[in-house]
Amino acid sequence: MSPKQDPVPIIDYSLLTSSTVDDRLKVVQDLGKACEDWGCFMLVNHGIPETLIEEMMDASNEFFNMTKDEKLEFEAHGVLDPIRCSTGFNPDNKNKDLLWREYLRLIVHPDFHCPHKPSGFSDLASVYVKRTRTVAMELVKGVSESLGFEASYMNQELNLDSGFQLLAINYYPSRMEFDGSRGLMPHTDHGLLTLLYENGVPGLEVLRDGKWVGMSDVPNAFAVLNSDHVEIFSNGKYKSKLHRTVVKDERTRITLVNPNGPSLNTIIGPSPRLLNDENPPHYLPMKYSEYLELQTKLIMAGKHAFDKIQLQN
Ligand SMILES: O=C(O)CCC(=O)C(=O)O
Ligand SMILES: [Fe+2]
Repeated sequence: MSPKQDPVPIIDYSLLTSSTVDDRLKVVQDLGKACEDWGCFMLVNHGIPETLIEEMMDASNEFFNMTKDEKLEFEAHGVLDPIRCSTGFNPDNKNKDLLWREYLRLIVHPDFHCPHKPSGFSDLASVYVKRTRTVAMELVKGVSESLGFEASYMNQELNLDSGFQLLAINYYPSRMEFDGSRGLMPHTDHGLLTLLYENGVPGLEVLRDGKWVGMSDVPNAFAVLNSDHVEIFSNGKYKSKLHRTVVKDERTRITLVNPNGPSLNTIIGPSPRLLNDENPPHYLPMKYSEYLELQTKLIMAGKHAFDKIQLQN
């Protein structure tokens, strides 16, 4: 019999925000352990109303069910376009015959962008992303403390007040609508932490000890993943989490995904406060906007941006 897989860590957000000093200390320790050991966790008691999330799922479904012509207005161009609607893994659809999904990617912070249809979508999305941003910023404070810094250190160093936040909505059509493979190739995300909420149709998997493990077992929870810049800033202590999506369920899968990064102008490298003779820098510093461009180019070539910035020492 193969040994049983240990469960994905669960972090209780309510302890991070409203608890005694001891509870906070414990949850910060748990958060650090989850980021170091797993690189991901499920976030429960996040305080974002289920009704708001359901409304977002319904509005997203409505968006993707508009006609092709209606969606054409929001078609993707460059990586920094504020509104990008496309299909497949790459903006240019190179992999569309490998794995299928449609997606809408919106820059929602520091400025908010959203399609003007369907009606009400933009207002709803603006409320939703404010709530997820608050949660993400609290988590970053916890991560900062777990690395031995003050809660506000990462916020200050990385200019998170004007941080770059995206809302990516992924739509994997039902088996009735689409007959091929639905999913997303293995990848890591840019930014510090990605928050992901799914509509009850499973599919997200993370690589753990060489095996793909499902992230869909905890109801009403966000999946939270370490992203590339938490790995860079922590000098490799909190590794960016490799993940993929495989949709086997017949139903339509919709996910609301928020990558949360530093401001576009921030040059981000390993925190100087973590470096010493025993811990030399493992990554080259790079401006966040340049990293985004580089990552897009390298993905097309089947490579990872770390191939260019990781130092062999
Ligand atoms: O939709 C999913 O299951 C995963 C989405 C994802 O990894 C992404 O948008 O970066
Ligand atoms: Fe991702």
